[in-house]
Amino acid sequence: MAVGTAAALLAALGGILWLAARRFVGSSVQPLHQGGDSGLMRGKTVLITGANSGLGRATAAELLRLGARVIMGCRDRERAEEAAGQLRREVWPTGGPDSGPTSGGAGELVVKELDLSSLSSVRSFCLEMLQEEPRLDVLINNAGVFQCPYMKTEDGFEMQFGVNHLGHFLLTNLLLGLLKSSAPNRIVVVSSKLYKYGDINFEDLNSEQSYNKSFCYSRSKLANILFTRELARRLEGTSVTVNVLHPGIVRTNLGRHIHIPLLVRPLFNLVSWAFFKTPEEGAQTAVYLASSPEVEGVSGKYFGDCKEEELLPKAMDESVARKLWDISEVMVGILK
Ligand SMILES: NC(=O)C1=CN([C@@H]2O[C@H](COP(=O)(O)OP(=O)(O)OC[C@H]3O[C@@H](n4cnc5c(N)ncnc54)[C@H](OP(=O)(O)O)[C@@H]3O)[C@@H](O)[C@H]2O)C=CC1
Ligand SMILES: CC1=C(/C=C/C(C)=C/C=C/C(C)=C/C=O)C(C)(C)CCC1
Repeated sequence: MAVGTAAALLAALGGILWLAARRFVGSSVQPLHQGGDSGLMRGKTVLITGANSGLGRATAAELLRLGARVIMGCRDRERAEEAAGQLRREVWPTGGPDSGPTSGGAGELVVKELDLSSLSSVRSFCLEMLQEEPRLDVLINNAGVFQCPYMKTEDGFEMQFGVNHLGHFLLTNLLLGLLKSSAPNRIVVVSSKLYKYGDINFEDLNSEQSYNKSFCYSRSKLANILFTRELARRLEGTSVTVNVLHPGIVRTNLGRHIHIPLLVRPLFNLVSWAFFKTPEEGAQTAVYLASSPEVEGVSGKYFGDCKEEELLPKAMDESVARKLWDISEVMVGILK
């Protein structure tokens, strides 16, 4: 009995050490600013949706360190101001943008309200952008909802499709003029490998006939990829590029709608701490696509860990991409 208990304890200890070792082996993707690139984004304005949390927040931090002026497009001003305060303290520990050793003497952080579940909020946000911002160099469509219970947006769309795809569809279209006027510039779309389990079922885009939260998330992420490819096609011949990425599995607040029993939570936290990427690791591909000279002129591609990856045929289907674009135009009310 005593031998059995000792063996179990040893196994548990071994397991914890192994998990800790995995965590500290480190990411294969190095933060870009560590390579002496601290002014790479100086003079550039970047808009990041959902920048108050997780990947968006980590992307904002890294781009600020590279010298960018970052606009956080967030639905909750209080949460966004709190995150902005933390970011400023993190990136400029000694005070303002011009005094921190990591700042490169540039960078600025601005908060603007943007609720992607409301077309009128997207429209007001874009109007404010057009009135106040003389340029926009990079747009990062990052905000997302994951496997929420069945809910509808203000305009009656299924929430995951509405926020992850349609809200960003309208946002991008309304900002295209500003983007083009300050070209060359880039659009970066955050999708997920889970796109593989989705399909664009045109006959029930609002999931009124049936709702499966996993399928709807995957469908919205497949829509992100089809949108990127169709937009890249439409932008051929301009100096605006658009690429899409999957960040890997990252420890963020995205899983807020997943119910994990209280008793299992500590174990889940340990496993996610050991196996999931940190937001900083997960943000590297977005930062790379937003800033690296290596991807200048590259458009319509899918990336993971800062490398191009192959897509399943369903994510490259041009006729589905065109049909989705046309229907999305009608849904958000921008049909010319
Ligand atoms: N974490 C992961 O493992 C993976 C994440 N992704 C993708 O990464 C992106 C970022 O997610 P992640 O950082 O993980 O998750 P978080 O939940 O930490 O961040 C999501 C952000 O989106 C914002 N958001 C949600 N709904 C809206 C809305 N209606 N209007 C405006 N903003 C909104 C949230 O705002 P608020 O804080 O106010 O709720 C938050 O800022 C998502 O697109 C997600 O699909 C893809 C693959 C894996
Ligand atoms: C880390 C973590 C959680 C889970 C998050 C998960 C499982 C997110 C998965 C997201 C994926 C895989 C998205 C793909 O697009 C919980 C449940 C909030 C509990 C606390 C810690």
